[in-house]
Amino acid sequence: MQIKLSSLGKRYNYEWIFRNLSFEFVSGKAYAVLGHNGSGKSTLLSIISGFQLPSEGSVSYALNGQNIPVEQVYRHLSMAAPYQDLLEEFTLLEMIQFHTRFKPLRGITPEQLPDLLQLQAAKHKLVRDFSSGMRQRLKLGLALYSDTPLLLLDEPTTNLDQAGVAWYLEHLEKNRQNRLVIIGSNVPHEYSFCDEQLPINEYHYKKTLRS
Ligand SMILES: Nc1ncnc2c1ncn2[C@@H]1O[C@H](COP(=O)(O)OP(=O)(O)OP(=O)(O)O)[C@@H](O)[C@H]1O
Repeated sequence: MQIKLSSLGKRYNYEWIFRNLSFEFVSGKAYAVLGHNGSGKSTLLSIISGFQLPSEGSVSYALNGQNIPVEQVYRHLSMAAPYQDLLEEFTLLEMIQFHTRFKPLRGITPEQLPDLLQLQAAKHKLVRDFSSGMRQRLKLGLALYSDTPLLLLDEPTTNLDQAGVAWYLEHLEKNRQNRLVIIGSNVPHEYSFCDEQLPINEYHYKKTLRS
């Protein structure tokens, strides 16, 4: 998967969040989108996922040399983010089975995932009764173990304790080969292994110069 941002800009009402952002992401590498709270990391990830449209500029996608229209990008990505909802009325196993109807897993069966999440004791527990750390492991596990070429992780260690952070780093390492990984973060332990950094703040300055 290759993603090219060309003179990308996003504004909400009259406020430019970032502007004139050109960057290229390539498969096999991990990238950290960095910036303080409210700097636009989630907004950029959301635009890359095709969920939001940019206000100016464009995003183009290619997979194995073929262009992919933005409306089709959701088929090729998995994402974990704090604002993402889970299906509260499902048990863990039901949630995994439902997810895998749309996104198959990478070399494991749905029944094996609870063990990898270290949530084997919660297989039949309703998701609504999960702790915040359990919810985060579930979101991350579904994203990491989905068979997709693009992995988008926004604040991946939110709500995780020290063991959870170690779990995230181990399972990301196991699942990043031949994928494009983009992480929105301002916490070094969740992005320090990344190959490249994209500091979104730099694109605020250009906004100020132009406005
Ligand atoms: N739907 C929206 N309407 C108006 N403004 C928005 C909307 N979504 C985000 N914003 C604004 O865009 C800016 C960037 O928000 P965003 O959530 O992308 O930042 P972030 O870098 O991910 O922050 P954090 O680290 O706190 O998660 C903020 O000023 C926010 O208030």
